[in-house]
Amino acid sequence: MRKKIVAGNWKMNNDLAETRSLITALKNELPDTDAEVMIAPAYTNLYPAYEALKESQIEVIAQNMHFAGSGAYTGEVSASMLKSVGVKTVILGHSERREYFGEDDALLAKKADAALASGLRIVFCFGEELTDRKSDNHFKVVEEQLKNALFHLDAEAWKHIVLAYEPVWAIGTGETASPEQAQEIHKFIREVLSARYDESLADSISILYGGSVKPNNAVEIFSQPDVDGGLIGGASLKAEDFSAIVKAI
Ligand SMILES: O=C(CO)COP(=O)(O)O
Repeated sequence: MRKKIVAGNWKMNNDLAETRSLITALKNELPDTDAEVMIAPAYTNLYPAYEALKESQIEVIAQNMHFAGSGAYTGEVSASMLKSVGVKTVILGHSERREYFGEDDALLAKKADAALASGLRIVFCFGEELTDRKSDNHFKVVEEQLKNALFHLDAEAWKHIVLAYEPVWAIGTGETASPEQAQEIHKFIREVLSARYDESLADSISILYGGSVKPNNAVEIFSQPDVDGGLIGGASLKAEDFSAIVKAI
């Protein structure tokens, strides 16, 4: 059975006080669930979040990391630093990192190697832009993103990877991929994984959908057979909405 996961990517939102108050609200409002629930606060709030949630069902994860172990990389944070504040999982490849910080597949392959070598689990994001979707090139684009960043890994490494399909045109736009569009790509991803590895590996990987998931569309999206949960942006910043989305799984 694949793990069901709902993860909140807080992006560059919430200072320390806001982080604390959102965590308090989440502790009160989150329903009991068998799914894994994660939140990804900003670097500066990882440790207080970890301290506040270490006895809870919510895992605190990071939004990004550098590939190097240490050194002259001003402004960056390493895998071992994340681990030292209780982080066990890191998001890599988010489209905002790709778009605004020039992260490409080759860099993401290095980050994936570094995360896995440090024993971190990865939530790996990928997804096509609107032009790819319009020109019907989206299957090719997502396949290439996965191939270039992750297909050098052996099957063992995939035990520590969660995939998150996030079509760029659906992020923060209010425009959601239809449940059928999400299902179509998720199924395709399993076929690609099966061709590169095997069917049992393809079946074992949790594939999350991200892009304008809200309380009013989560049930429909999560009910698709190859959608194993969600990576939630805007709606993860409100305890009530995030809790409703967790309930939907
Ligand atoms: O980028 C996302 C999660 O990583 C999705 O963001 P929204 O839910 O705000 O569209």
